[in-house]
Amino acid sequence: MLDEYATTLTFIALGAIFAYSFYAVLIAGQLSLGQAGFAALSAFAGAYLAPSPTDVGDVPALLIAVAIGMSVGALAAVVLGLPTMHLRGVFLAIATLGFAEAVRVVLTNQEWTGGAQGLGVPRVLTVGMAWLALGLVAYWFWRMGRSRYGRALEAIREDELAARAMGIDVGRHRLAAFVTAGAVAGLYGVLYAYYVRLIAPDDFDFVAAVEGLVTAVVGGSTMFLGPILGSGFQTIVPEIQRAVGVEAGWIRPFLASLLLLVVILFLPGGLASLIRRRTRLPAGAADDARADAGEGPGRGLAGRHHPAAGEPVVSLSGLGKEYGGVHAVRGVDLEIRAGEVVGLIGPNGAGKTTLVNMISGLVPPSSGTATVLGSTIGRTPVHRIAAAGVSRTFQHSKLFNRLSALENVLVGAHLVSRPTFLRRLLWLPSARRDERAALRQAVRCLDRVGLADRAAARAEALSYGDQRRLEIARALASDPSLLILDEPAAGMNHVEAARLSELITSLARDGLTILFIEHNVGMVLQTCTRVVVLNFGEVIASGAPGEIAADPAVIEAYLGSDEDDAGSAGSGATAAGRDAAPPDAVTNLTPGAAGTLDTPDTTPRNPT
Ligand SMILES: Nc1ncnc2c1ncn2[C@@H]1O[C@H](COP(=O)(O)OP(=O)(O)OP(=O)(O)O)[C@@H](O)[C@H]1O
Repeated sequence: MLDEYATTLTFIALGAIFAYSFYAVLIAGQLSLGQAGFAALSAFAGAYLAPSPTDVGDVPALLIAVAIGMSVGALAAVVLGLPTMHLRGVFLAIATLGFAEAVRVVLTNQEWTGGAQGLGVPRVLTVGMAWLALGLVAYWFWRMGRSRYGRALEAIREDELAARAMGIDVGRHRLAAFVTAGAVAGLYGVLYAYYVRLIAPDDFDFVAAVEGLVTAVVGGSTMFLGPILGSGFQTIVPEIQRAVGVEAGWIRPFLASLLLLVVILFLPGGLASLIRRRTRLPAGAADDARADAGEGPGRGLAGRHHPAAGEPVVSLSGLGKEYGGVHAVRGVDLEIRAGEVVGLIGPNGAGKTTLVNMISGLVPPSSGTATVLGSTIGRTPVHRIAAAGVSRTFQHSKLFNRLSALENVLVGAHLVSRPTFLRRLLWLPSARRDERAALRQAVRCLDRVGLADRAAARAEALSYGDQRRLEIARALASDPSLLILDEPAAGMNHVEAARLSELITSLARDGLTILFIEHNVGMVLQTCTRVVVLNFGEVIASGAPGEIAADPAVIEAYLGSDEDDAGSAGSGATAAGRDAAPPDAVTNLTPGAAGTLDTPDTTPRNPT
């Protein structure tokens, strides 16, 4: 009886360790089935290469096999990961499954593996050892969860593009997650081999891979306890059925599968979603942040170099972007200097978003040259441009929806906070200090946009206006030199838009250079030091707000001319954009006409 429990418990631990190898990549939004291949390679390599327990003793033999197996698993993940990490979703799953199947076929046809008959391995693993190994793996993922690295992986899962724009090197992070998966799958392979006595390549086939994945999904991939819950569920349900006498043929697998379906349907976040994530703000964090407000870039944060007022931040020369036959942007020459607040306006489809996407590195230009904070656009990856000091919000909110507002802003602070994961594993006080610094920075940014009291709320639960403000807080957290806002006031009422205008003005007073697209022209004219008007992808006017409001070309772009009404379609970008010019954009051409703007904020200088 005790033996039976020990077997069940050992299989729960082994199943959970295997599920952790799937969890390792699911937290970064990757779907891989290659773990079965990593486990197979590691199990056979470990069992074949490690010395016999009769020569060196049980534990040393197992430890040596584990070291070999984890190294083999990690190495195989590097070899497979390098060419496949650019694949997404089901394509990655198929490629990695192909690898696992290839490994199985090769191992089946080798003499040293015993072929289909399998390889005999002495049983060394005990239930205690299995749970100790599981404890260590769970500890790794627990400590990773709230580290800078763990948050970056979650951000990649939630929105890869936004994560890049926050300065996260997505390729490197995804590969690191994949290598972790390889090492953990390797650990599983070796422990399994030293428990079941006889391993065959078929133990690591497609079914095994799918079972591992299902266990991880059932457990949930948003909380580190997920794989343990998943494995417990998967192992115990059949045991309970057996105990209550549900044994007959198809009934047992049918009921087990039904239960699985119920969990997946009603708990899409897995069993772990039943456990509430702690998202409260640590006591005193808000006060700490306010107390720190005037202290420069913040203790424990990487200092940033900002260009001096008047230095060039953005230099565009003949910049153009063509989509098929559509000239979204053409021949734009523009220079933005440090300290300026530049408003980019123009009718729908004028090319504003395309232009700022090029400036922030998301879209490569088709022609012309551009330098932003010393980086050459088109040749520099998005995360490097972010690292140079460019931060942005998006036209359509790109928040990390399942993370709290605070966690969103902590991801925003990725570039200025220090890596903490390895130090967290060792509980070093310096990791705690750096975490507190990042936390203070995040709280300060939330406070700046008036969201400090919503820190614990999930991003997706916030109102539309709050989501837009949260995006600004997230963008501010990296202490940028250039802040790009794409229609930040969209969906805001006049009072909210007025507050936003105050915020932008106060950020500019702190020395931040701001480029923002906005359809509320009244707000733009009130807030900006310079306004640039785009129409059909070209700059038709650039100057002080007063000049722009009176510029006949600008008025015509918004109102259209008589000839246009007669049917001239224009050239370049869509002519429909002209028709779609929002009526309020026209009426707002006089500053202040839309939404009375309150007196600008006069709060003291704040580094965020
Ligand atoms: N990925 C794309 N593929 C094809 N055409 C595109 C793409 N992105 C933009 N365009 C086209 O380029 C033109 C400029 O679009 P863009 O979104 O930059 O304009 P916009 O001024 O930001 O408009 P809005 O104010 O409506 O956001 C439009 O004609 C648009 O249809």
